[in-house]
Amino acid sequence: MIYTLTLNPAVDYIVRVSDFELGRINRSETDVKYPGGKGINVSRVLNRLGQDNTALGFVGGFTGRFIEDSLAAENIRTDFVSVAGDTRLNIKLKTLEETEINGQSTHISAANMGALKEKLALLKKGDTLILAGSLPETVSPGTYYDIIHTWVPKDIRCFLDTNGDALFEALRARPFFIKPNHHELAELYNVPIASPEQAAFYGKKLQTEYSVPHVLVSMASQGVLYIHEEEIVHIQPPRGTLVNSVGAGDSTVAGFLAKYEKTNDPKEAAIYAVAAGSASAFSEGFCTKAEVDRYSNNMQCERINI
Ligand SMILES: Nc1ncnc2c1ncn2[C@@H]1O[C@H](COP(=O)(O)OP(=O)(O)OP(=O)(O)O)[C@@H](O)[C@H]1O
Ligand SMILES: O=P(O)(O)OC[C@@]1(O)O[C@H](CO)[C@@H](O)[C@@H]1O
Repeated sequence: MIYTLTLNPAVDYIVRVSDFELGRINRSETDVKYPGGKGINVSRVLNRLGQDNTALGFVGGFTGRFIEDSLAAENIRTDFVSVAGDTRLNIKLKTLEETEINGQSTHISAANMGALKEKLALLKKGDTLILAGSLPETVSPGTYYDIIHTWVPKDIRCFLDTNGDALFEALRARPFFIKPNHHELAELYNVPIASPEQAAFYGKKLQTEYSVPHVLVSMASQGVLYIHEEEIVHIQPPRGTLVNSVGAGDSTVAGFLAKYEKTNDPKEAAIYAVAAGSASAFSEGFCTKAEVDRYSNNMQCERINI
């Protein structure tokens, strides 16, 4: 069974304004609301790719209900812990560029954490848990470490996509798979990373230092560096026009897992991951399976030696 965990979900409010000006009334050209948060996005894309899964995490208030209703409408199973306050609202303002305003997360109590711990303890051998997104301000930066190291049974495969202190702490628990983007990797090592070669070097360093079996460093339009065992490959994205990059990284995680579950072939999974990420980036919403299958049939890996 596959589970996603979103400790800090959001309702994403995507607003397009052509001639935006600060300090005046701007009227949106289009605006749309989606259930969001990285783990929830992974659930939605896994579902589109034909992979059954259950979404876990914290939801509350009218925004939390919107998330639950939206996922139910997509036939995605959920088992959230209900919390007192409203799940945050994240604004994605699309003008000449993309500006994000991510709201404050609601308070997570010790009782909420206890209820989550009970749910996670029920996962079984061979299950997969995807831990994705930031941590609410009111939980410890070591929470992902605690979950991977202690709260779930030992033989659960943990996929991790987070940043900052939460990533730094969680690496010590040796997750099965991580997907930092190159900015997050640069922050981890406090170095500039702009080229695939630099991403390959620091991705390899991370794999070696933390014994993470699968390291996938995403680089937006420069594709992905995939580090596994002794091999480093660079996978370029397919050709296309950027429409909405929100959730592209989450689609990458979902694409890797969906293919890996079927074929157990890591390189095929990495190619599928890039195809899924780019197909989502080229869409208003998320990728479709047909798009990802089509893109992935025409993509290559290039081996990198460092
Ligand atoms: N402009 C783009 N052109 C082509 N593919 C893209 C573009 N932006 C993103 N992608 C695809 O999506 C993948 C993930 O993108 P990115 O590195 O931006 O992840 P991310 O920063 O985690 O994204 P997010 O946090 O917004 O979900 C890339 O590896 C690539 O395959
Ligand atoms: O605050 P976090 O968890 O880092 O990021 C939250 C978020 O920006 O990530 C998703 C896109 O990856 C959006 O659905 C959501 O708004």
